[in-house]
Amino acid sequence: MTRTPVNVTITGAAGQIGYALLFRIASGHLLGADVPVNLRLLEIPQGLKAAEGTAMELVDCAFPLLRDITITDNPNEAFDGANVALLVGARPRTAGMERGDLLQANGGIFGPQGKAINDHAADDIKVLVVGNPANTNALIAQRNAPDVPAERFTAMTRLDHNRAVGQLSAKTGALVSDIKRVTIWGNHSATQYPDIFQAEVAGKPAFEAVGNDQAWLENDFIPTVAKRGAAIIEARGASSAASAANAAIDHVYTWVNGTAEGDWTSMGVVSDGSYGVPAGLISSFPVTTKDGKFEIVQGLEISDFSRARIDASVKELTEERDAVQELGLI
Ligand SMILES: NC(=O)c1ccc[n+]([C@@H]2O[C@H](COP(=O)([O-])OP(=O)(O)OC[C@H]3O[C@@H](n4cnc5c(N)ncnc54)[C@H](O)[C@@H]3O)[C@@H](O)[C@H]2O)c1
Ligand SMILES: O=C(O)C[C@H](O)C(=O)O
Repeated sequence: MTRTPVNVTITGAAGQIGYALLFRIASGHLLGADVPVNLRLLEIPQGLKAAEGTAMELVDCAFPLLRDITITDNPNEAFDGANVALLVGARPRTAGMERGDLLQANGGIFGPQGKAINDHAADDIKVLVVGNPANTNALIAQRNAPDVPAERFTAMTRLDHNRAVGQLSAKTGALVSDIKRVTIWGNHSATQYPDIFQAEVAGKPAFEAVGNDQAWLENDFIPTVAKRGAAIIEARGASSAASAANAAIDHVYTWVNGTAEGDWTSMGVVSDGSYGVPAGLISSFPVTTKDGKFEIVQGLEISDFSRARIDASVKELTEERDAVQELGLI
């Protein structure tokens, strides 16, 4: 195989999502079964030893596509020549921590990482932020990388998108592959709006496929999807890891390889003002992708019911942006 390897940087590589992610990247699921990869693992000093252990396991898998592994606690080295960056490592909220403290701590991670991407990444860099609060962390990184086109910074709402598809499949009995055009709007948080009004289930409008059941939509579907992260933490005693890693793989694969005809996906992307979302915010939208680029789907009819929910989530994003602005992080 003569293709040039793609440099993929993963931050928080020794964490639980990192462990679920690295083996799938190395086996070709992120970019394609014919694309060799170099892995660049960024950790804090306390995480380096565990990252080394994972690297030993990666070598032991003898993946044909895996060319090289670098392990470092230096962002400049980790992002040097990076073509794809998955920003997973973040400061979790701990007991007694105020919201401002959390944003400040994450600013201390995503600001310098944005700058390192700005100064060292390859010209075609694509960034996915997974670490929470994902949309605002992505905004911090993006604003600290003024030389990188803003649209290269994205936040992960694909897990929410996949959760919505999973719930629709469970309700209707339809195959996941027969569910199209679900949308997650807004923030990756409990205010997000999973929208089925544009979606199709086995060729029928999704709302019709769920029996026009407004009570189910409002009291079951929307809260189940929006609060799924918390439900998993409650059940597992730790936040979602394999499903989050899977969504990160899906996000990048779709961004690079394109959405199917007649379908779209959900990504947190820099708003261009579409659907009344203030320009510059990183908010989730329905997007189509082609040739490594995405476009926000235009012209969708938004009902009053949907409008109120989109506005509520966008208001939260605006507040987060204002808070990091006040802290001088952007
Ligand atoms: N967007 C989503 O859908 C979604 C879903 C699930 C989890 N998450 C978030 O993903 C993040 C990671 O989750 P996890 O379960 O893997 O956590 P984890 O605690 O298991 O792992 C995080 C890793 O990041 C490392 N880290 C911390 N600061 C770092 C830095 N500055 N540079 C490099 N590495 C650093 C830690 O050492 C640790 O190994 C969390 O913020 C979590 O809330 C997001
Ligand atoms: O880590 C969390 O708070 C939850 C996570 O974002 C999830 O959606 O599973």
